[in-house]
Amino acid sequence: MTTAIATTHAPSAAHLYNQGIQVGDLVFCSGQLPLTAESGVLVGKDDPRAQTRQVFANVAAVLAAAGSSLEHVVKATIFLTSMEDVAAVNAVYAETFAGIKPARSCIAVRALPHRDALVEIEVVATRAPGSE
Ligand SMILES: C=C(N)C(=O)O
Repeated sequence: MTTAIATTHAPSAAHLYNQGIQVGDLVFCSGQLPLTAESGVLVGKDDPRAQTRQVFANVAAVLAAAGSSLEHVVKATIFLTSMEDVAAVNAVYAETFAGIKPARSCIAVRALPHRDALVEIEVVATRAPGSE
């Protein structure tokens, strides 16, 4: 069964897509930008570390709404507008995934769907054991 995941603790998907999709014990989290959940305002202009922290807060909120968490991420895809930011993003990434590191891809793109966003991250996770 496919279930749409929706939470007010992550930025709105603007009716274009779902914040996440759950299929069985897998959760597919849409790419998250460094925007606040409440007002969709960008956090950390020109600061890739601050942006990455906000992105992971949003990813964590979507996963939580699906009965999962960052500990259950099995694949992450990182989109950067500049590979010059990769070290800063990696620093936050390494703090976030302190245990077994998920499989990962990291890609430089020309632009992201917010003018000042430097990073977007999407993940696939398993659901926490015992989640309903
Ligand atoms: C931010 C997105 N995930 C999008 O525009 O698809």
